[in-house]
Amino acid sequence: MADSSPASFLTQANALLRKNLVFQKRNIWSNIRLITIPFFLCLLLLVVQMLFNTQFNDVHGQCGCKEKTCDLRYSTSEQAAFCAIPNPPQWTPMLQIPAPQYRVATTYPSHSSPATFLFTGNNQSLGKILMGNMYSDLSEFDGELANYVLGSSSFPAYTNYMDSAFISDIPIYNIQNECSPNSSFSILIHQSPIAFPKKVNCVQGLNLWRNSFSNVNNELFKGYRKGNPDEKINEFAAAFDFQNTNGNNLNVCVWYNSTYKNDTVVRPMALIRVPRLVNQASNAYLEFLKGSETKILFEYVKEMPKPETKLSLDIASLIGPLFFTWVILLLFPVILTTLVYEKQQRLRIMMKMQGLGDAPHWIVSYTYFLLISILYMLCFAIFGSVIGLNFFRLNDYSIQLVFFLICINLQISVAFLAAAMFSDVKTATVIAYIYVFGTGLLGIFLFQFFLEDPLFPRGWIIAMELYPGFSLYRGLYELSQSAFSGDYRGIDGMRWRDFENGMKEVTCIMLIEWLLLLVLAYYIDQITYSGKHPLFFLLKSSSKKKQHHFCQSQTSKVVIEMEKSDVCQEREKVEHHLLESTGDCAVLCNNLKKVYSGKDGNPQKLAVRGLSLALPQGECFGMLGPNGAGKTSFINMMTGIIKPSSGTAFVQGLDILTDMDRIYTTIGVCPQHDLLWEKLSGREHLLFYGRLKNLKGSVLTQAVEESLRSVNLFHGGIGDKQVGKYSGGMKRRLSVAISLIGSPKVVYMDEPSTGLDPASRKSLWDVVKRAKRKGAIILTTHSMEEAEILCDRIGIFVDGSLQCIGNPKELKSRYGGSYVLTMTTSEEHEKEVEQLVHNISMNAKKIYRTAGTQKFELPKQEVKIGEVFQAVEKAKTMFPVVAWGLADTTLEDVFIKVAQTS
Ligand SMILES: Nc1ncnc2c1ncn2[C@@H]1O[C@H](COP(=O)(O)OP(=O)(O)OP(=O)(O)O)[C@@H](O)[C@H]1O
Repeated sequence: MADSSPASFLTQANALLRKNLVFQKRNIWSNIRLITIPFFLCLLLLVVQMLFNTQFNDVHGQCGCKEKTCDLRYSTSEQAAFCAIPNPPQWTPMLQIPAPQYRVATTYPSHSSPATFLFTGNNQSLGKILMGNMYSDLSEFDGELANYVLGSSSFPAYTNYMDSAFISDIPIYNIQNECSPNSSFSILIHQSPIAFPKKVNCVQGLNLWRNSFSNVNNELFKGYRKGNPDEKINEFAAAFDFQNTNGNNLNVCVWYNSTYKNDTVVRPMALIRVPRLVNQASNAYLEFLKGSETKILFEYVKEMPKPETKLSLDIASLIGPLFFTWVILLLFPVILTTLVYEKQQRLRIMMKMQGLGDAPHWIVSYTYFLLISILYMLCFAIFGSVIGLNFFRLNDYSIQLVFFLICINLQISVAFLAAAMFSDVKTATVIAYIYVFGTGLLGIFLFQFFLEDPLFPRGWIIAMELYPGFSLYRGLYELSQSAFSGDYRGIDGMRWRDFENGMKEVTCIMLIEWLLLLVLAYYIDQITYSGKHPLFFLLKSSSKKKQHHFCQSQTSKVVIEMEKSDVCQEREKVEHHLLESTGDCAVLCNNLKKVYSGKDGNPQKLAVRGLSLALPQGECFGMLGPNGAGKTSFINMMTGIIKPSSGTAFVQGLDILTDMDRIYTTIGVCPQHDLLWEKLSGREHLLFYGRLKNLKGSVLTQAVEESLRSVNLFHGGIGDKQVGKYSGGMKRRLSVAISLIGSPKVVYMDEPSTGLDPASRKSLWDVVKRAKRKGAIILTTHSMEEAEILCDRIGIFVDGSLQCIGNPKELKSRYGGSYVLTMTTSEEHEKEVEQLVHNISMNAKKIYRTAGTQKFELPKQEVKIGEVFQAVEKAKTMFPVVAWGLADTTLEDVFIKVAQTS
């Protein structure tokens, strides 16, 4: 026996999940294609990387080096960017002394060559020891000039220069006290000696950016200190920062030393940005150094290949953000189109009509998409790691996990929200792919160019990140940059301690957006799809109270205009039920109206004009009516697809205005158009809807088998074929079976036999007859035969209102007070036939004539059947009669009459 209680949340969730999994299984090839996209893109990245490596990074002259060994020392400035250093040591030496031919001072023979010190800010002890050693043994430097570097948190380096004469005066505390320990590696290059001020200050917060090298040169050589014309620039220096830089750019701090009123001061002059494609010998450096008096620095820089750098460029991390954005966003169209498909095909409403609640639908759909996304991302990350992409290998896996989880959750929320705005799969697909590819490409333009520009307002960047696609891009960009610089410096990529600034900001934005958008999507779904009041969360439902109130306010206002007595009686019956609140009716409609608003200049359409109907349990009510009479509008109101304009109805005592969710657990619906999944079989449909109706185990299996048998879908394994392969009639039969599974209390069938062959129609009728015993049925049909066989009562509906109601016999006797005589002769005898009929009945009426066949209506009170037979026998002796017949009124005659006279 079926459990008559509504299915619990878990049962519904289980049903939906199983249906989704079967659906997914059917889509296995699409899924495999989907999963291959990240594989394909990862492979593409790998190929690009390998091509780059073989074409540019490898040794043996491929980079254009003149010697057999590819090395910076043998390359021209143009080739330098692609030349590798064989076997570079892991760490930069603290002290580098250029070979004599490269020393900066060679152009200034009067000065000895400089030395360069590189200090790490986090551990300065070694630097201090070295400096201490140096100062104590200056002879080692042979009186040469020395440079040293002090770190600062906001500037790459605090650089100064001193003459040997001042060395002993260097205050070590400048390193310790005045500068943040977070300094970076720096290299100092300078041209000429300057006097060293005893105390120098860090210059945090000073905006030193210059956007082009020509600005720097102009300022350097064409008079920088306009405000102080007396100030004379003696020399300048540049410090390169390798650590406190973002992305692909390298900060270069330019310093100058000037004399003003006999005071020599050292000041930072400009902070410029150069692309950091390879290392300190990159073209951009050279550009910076060329074309001016800085030429000498070029020589020096050439001597400064940083041994810590591997020259192999991690191209994959550089173009990764674009590829990875595409890979992740590709799930978006998949989720969106699945949701919109269910909406477009009205499968969602079908599931709802069969009892699937909003909560299980949301939770299961969300979890389902989440699981698919997690699986997809896992494949992506595992494959990326296996083929050795630094993006995955170098960044902390737990950071990736958290970031990707937030990304996919946000993506699912966005898809749910977007699904509320689309009702057509094609449009949704096009827009979704524009979003995917457009976001990736726009991301490059916006972030790659603006993110690194300190002049670009931070607020704009945050505003851009509010767009979910860009926040994803930014996060991937940060991870790629970490992987890139990790690879570049031979260290790890992003670790939790580096999880700050951009990455932290973007993760927080995505997290907050995910939660907000999820709530928003649910809210919009509730008011648009479930038709709830915009303030539904504040309103309490009290259907019982409403019902009572409704009776009092509405029944007294009912105006019955020119209604037929049977229709009036039905209305009174409804009022009686409402006043008594007996609750023994399966369906009770009270003055139900539907007005469609006029569109495109058309007037509004009154589709249902105040229908009152009381349907007892176990009755099959047939609703007949010409096309456009309003039958489907009525069923749609009863099944919650559209809202009534006024009036209401009660199903099993529950109000369709407020309790539709509970009503759904008691009804079955066979809609006018089949709402089925093409990929699922008939059996799978029935299993799904059977579970929603709380059928389980062997009862479910048995019910499904019986259903398939009853609608002739069992034999030949038809029930196990995908619905996409069914004929129109098979689909129709399946829709009927779905509406009846689980023995619902009230079943709506909108033209169930449309498109069925006679045999199928007969077996369908048997099914409906059996179902009648278990609950009430409302059926619309254009087949009078069907109505007569199945329906206990019939209502003829014309232009939105009920014209008559009663059982078929009553209607026929009420509206069919005549016999129909049909006679076929040759055309020349038509007049004689007419005369014959007039002799039988003076008031006979010709209702039809064609090619010798004529039909007459004979009033029953004027005609005796025996007389008709005698008259025909007599006529046969006078002229040939091909065929003749006398029939009582059919329901069809009644229908035509009612429809014509209304
Ligand atoms: N969404 C709508 N907007 C405007 N008018 C509509 C809408 N739906 C139906 N109508 C109009 O309302 C009237 C009733 O339509 P309905 O589909 O309910 O009739 P029906 O009796 O079911 O017809 P059929 O037997 O052809 O299915 C028709 O004139 C139809 O054009």
